[in-house]
Amino acid sequence: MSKIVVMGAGSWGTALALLLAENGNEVVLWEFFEERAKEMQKTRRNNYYLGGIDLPDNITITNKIENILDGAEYLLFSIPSQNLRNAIQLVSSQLTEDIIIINTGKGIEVSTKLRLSEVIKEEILGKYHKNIVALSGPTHAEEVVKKLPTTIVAAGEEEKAQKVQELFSNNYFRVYYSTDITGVELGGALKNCIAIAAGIVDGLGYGDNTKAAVITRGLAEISRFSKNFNAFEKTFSGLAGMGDLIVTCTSQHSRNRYVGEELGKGKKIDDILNGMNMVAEGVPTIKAVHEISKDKNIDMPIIESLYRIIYENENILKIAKVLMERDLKEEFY
Ligand SMILES: NC(=O)C1=CN([C@@H]2O[C@H](COP(=O)(O)OP(=O)(O)OC[C@H]3O[C@@H](n4cnc5c(N)ncnc54)[C@H](OP(=O)(O)O)[C@@H]3O)[C@@H](O)[C@H]2O)C=CC1
Ligand SMILES: O=C(CO)COP(=O)(O)O
Repeated sequence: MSKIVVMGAGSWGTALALLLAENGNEVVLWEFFEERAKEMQKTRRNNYYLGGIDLPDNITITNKIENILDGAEYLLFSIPSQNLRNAIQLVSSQLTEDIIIINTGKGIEVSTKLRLSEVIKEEILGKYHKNIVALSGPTHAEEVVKKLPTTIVAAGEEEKAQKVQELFSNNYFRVYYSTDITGVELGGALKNCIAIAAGIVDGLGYGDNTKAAVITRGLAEISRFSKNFNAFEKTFSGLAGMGDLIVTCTSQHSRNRYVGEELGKGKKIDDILNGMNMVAEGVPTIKAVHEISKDKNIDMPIIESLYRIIYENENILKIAKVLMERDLKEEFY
């Protein structure tokens, strides 16, 4: 039995806390808002993000940060990418070299263009950075709490990634490991952007051919982008690449796909985001990826189109036409 501190009691943090508790661990679930933490302590449920599920006794809910890491073997972050840095700052002084840091968020920090393990590394001043593991794959919280068979990949230094693999695995949650933290993080971050494009396809009422085109050409863009950062090519045919891309582009649970669907139906991005209580990471990540692709001269027509729709308020039908009428080229270039 290990003590695990989970920071972020949104849908994913709560689902993972439940899984770790079921695996027999002592879990401390830290919630950002004091009032919401109090409500969860009282009801023993997380009604705001994952209603209807009782939290077992081996999950302690808290909003307090003092001494939170005492006796902890693992610190897990499940925080929206643009807020992750603040959350690390709250606990970084308590870290010791024997604590493994697991990040489960998916995105790129817009202000710095850093991957999330790089944000963590910066905040812990490079100390213990070999302890950082990214956990990513096709894993909607709503299905994990129902114990539907799910697979995921833990990426980091081999020994640490394997420890995380052991920690989470059970008969409905199968964890693979990888040493390609860069590829696993980029796969998770960029698929959220492509899922917005897939949602637009749904919202416009286009067909399965179009959805398949977005997924396949989206994967080509993700691989092309990631090559610039020395990610392993094979990672993108794996769980954190194609696997997560498929689930996010097709799932009824996906918040990113939903944003795209509403855009496709003609709604304004601010109205869509204001109407959601959960994070859609693809929106800020499109901005970060667009800027990086311009800096590094990486051809990313889907990302470019999404940027123009979301950040420049361009007409979706006009953009779709431009995408289809580009110069013809070889499939793999
Ligand atoms: N949901 C899913 O199925 C999956 C999600 N992920 C990833 O996990 C990450 C978290 O997503 P998810 O749980 O779904 O998000 P939710 O929108 O469900 O919850 C977000 C959580 O982050 C907290 N939060 C918001 N702002 C801050 C802040 N400034 N500091 C600390 N905490 C903050 C929220 O607290 P509060 O409610 O108090 O505002 C809430 O607990 C994302 O990167 C997502 O891509 C990965 C795999 C699956
Ligand atoms: O990452 C996820 C599934 O693997 C969750 O995707 P959404 O944030 O689009 O719901």
